[in-house]
Amino acid sequence: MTDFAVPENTVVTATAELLTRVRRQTPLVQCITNDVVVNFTANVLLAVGAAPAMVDIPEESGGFAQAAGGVLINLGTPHAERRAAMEVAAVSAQQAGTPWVLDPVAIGALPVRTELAHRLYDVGPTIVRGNASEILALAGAGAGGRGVDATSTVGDAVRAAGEIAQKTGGVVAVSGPVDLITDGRRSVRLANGHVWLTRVTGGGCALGAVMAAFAAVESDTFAATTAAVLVYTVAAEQAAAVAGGPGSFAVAFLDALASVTGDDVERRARVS
Ligand SMILES: Nc1ncnc2c1ncn2[C@@H]1O[C@H](COP(=O)(O)OP(=O)(O)O)[C@@H](O)[C@H]1O
Ligand SMILES: Cc1ncsc1CCOP(=O)(O)O
Repeated sequence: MTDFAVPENTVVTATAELLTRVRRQTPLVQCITNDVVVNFTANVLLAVGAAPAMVDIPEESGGFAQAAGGVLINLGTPHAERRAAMEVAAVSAQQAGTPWVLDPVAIGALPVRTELAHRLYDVGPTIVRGNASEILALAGAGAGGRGVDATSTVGDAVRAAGEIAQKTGGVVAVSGPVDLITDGRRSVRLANGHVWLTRVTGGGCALGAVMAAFAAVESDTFAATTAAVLVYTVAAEQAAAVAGGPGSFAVAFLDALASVTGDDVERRARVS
């Protein structure tokens, strides 16, 4: 379980530095993700300053995971070939020391992806990202949500998140109106974001890719994950301020990811 909350100024200062690093280093992020969000995810990575590569066939995914800066494995539409690619990439990333993110989309009620998620969990993801229902299901404490949507709250998943972090030795990020990030020892709650992130498909999935980008440039995974969420959710607020609804929000969000600064994060961060 979590021990102590990290002070706000520590989190915000680290975020500005890591955002600069992502833009300078343009980390290569391998994405094995779902059919629904693949294009949006690539655009989000490009906008924030990273380099996406959707390398998702088993013959290529292992070798690429060794060379990439970070890897995203997202279980949204886990067709057979992609499932094989995920298993190869996870093991290869683990062996090479490449940080990798597991997003166990819609696990719980759906048997194939639930079993796959548990096998990947056993490999030891650097970051697990999901909504509260997915985190509860991965910890064996819940039956999943309503398809890709959560039916539990972030508060319900605090204990499960801590347990997963203890087991993997990595970080768990539970998304919702307030995001919770924990490594089982440190924890932080971030209250930035906008509800339109839930009205554009990929709002959660693309965040997993951004976490992989930040983890590629920072070995303190807790700091990297926190920075990714802050940059993403502050950009969402800036986008919402100029958009008229989910459609124009999606476009404005890409613009905001490209222009958001460390000062913007400092001004707007709501950390507890
Ligand atoms: N009601 C909300 N208000 C503001 N931001 C939200 C809200 N719900 C989710 N978000 C933001 O959207 C991101 C994606 O969350 P969510 O849609 O819950 O993920 P998922 O797609 O995995 O279900 C979160 O990280 C959070 O910052
Ligand atoms: C709709 C849908 N169905 C399977 S994966 C997927 C995308 C979900 O993306 P997000 O939860 O990030 O909006």
